[in-house]
Amino acid sequence: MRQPQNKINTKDLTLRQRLAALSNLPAFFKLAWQSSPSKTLLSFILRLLRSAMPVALLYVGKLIVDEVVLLNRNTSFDNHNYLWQLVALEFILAIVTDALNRLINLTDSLLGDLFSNYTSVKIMQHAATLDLDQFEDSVFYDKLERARQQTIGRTMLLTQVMSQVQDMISMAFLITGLIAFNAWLIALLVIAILPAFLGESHFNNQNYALSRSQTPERRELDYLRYLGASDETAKEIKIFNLAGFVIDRFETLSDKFYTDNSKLAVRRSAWGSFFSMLGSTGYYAAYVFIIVKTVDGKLSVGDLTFLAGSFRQLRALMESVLSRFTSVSQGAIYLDDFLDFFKIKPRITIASKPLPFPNPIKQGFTFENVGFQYHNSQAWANRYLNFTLHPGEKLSLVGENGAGKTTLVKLLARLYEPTEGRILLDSIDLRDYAIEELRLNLGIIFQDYIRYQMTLSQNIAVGNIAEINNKVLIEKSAQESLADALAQKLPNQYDQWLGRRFNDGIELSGGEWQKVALARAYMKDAQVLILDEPTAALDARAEYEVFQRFAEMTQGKSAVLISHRFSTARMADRIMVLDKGQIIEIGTHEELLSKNGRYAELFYLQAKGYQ
Ligand SMILES: Nc1ncnc2c1ncn2[C@@H]1O[C@H](COP(=O)(O)OP(=O)(O)OP(=O)(O)O)[C@@H](O)[C@H]1O
Repeated sequence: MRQPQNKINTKDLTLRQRLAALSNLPAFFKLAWQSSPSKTLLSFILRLLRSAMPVALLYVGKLIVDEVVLLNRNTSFDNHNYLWQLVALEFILAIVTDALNRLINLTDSLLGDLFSNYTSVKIMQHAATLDLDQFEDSVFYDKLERARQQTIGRTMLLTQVMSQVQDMISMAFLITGLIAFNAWLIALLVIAILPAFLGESHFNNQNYALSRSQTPERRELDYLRYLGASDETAKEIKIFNLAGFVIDRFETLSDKFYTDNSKLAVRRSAWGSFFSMLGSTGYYAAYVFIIVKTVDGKLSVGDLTFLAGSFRQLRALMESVLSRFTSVSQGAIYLDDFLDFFKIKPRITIASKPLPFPNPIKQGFTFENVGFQYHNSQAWANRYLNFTLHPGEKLSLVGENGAGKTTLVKLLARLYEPTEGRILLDSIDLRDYAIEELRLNLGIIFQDYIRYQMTLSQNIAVGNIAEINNKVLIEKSAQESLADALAQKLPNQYDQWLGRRFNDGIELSGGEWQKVALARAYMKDAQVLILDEPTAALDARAEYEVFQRFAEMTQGKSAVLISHRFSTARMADRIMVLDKGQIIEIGTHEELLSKNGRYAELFYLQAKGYQ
């Protein structure tokens, strides 16, 4: 489990930073536009129309009141046409307002869905371009996690920013009306609301900092939730009786979360009530001012309703704009993580003018003094590697756990870049070839291959996804890896869903899964095949057969085999013995036995176990 990172000082976030975060909004709107230009435009137009409605309704209301008062005073004047026209107009405005609200909600929710899908796809697309070691870095991982988690937050932000613009335009209309009567009313309004805004902003800062500092723990909570209740973990949790341990850890963490969050929520609520009281005081002061002017005859009764209504609405709008500002700017700060994620570039060198990949390979892969350190480790996982994998050669890698066998293979596949030294292919630096071509020419099955919760046929086709519809090739690959016999036993054969997660899937045994994974290696005509402990879960007969076939299949091709079974390892042309990341012996089985070194020692040790 990764350790807590990215602690943020709660005082770090100032109003200036919030305002600065708003500069993320143009990039954000560009994304909204890309996800649906027509709906973004429609939403904007609808909101523009909607923003004029409050002042229009209030003004028509004022005209109605003034007309009623006039008709009341002059009872002789019995033409009520103008009054009914005004009432009809207000009725139409009310209906249009309601229709606009519904249309805005509809557009927002449709646009929100499109936007959320679009950004999720963008995250996946970008993640696919990044290097393996970037995924293994916890700072990066936290960033990815936050970018992914905030999909819903981002969709809400979109609606909030749009509503913000709408409310601000509504306010501009209302303020114009108020200023026409008395500018002081505006000053009173600002004084009443400013403290509430500053208070909101302060507490939102604290909320953001708290939730950001909790990211690693939240990930741990998710992990514990998965450990405690999932089909994949249930077996070990029961056998080791781990439920109590996992639940205790979950409770400790979630209690801490609750305490931290509730302290902040209580303080926020207390201050919020105080600030809201200030707001009400400001509103009533203005109300008294308008009433006095109306009683003095300086304003009409219609003016009174218009001004009081404008003031009330303006106050509500200003409060929501200000409090929304803090959540908009907070959302905009979260956008930093999202936009930063897209700024992360893969570190692995991409050849600008890649050379054509040799086919056939003539001289092979040469490691020249290659060394590699994992970025989070001082130790060398591989060092001073000097050897050539010749074309058509079968090379076995043996060595104790952690000797650096898998790392060597990952370097060959350019999942990592050597920390020192270089790898050549046909005397040219491997970095000068296109990475996709290299991977196309390598067929690799790792020991921790994925058990895809998909159909058998899809599970095999992942070895060469371009051939997903090539049933003949899929079945041929299955025959090579002995997975065909398994397919015949399954109710739906190649269309059988594997794993228990979906659609009446069937779970396979470890060895059966391994046969399925091995079939992936045969899906393409790769020049080099790499099998990292491919037979560990196979029974003795299956292992023998798999290797018979492997030898036939790989005739003329290079192959690298990683195995702890010496009966497998000795089938190779040469054997490389690794220890603490370095090559300590390399040669044929006979050469190494006669050398009487580490290989001979380990070989006889294992042979003795079988006697
Ligand atoms: N992602 C990683 N981050 C940091 N260190 C790693 C990582 N993967 C492996 N290592 C370290 O690198 C060293 C070599 O590991 P590697 O997986 O290459 O060994 P191996 O010979 O394949 O072992 P095994 O036989 O157990 O599969 C080990 O000390 C291991 O702890």
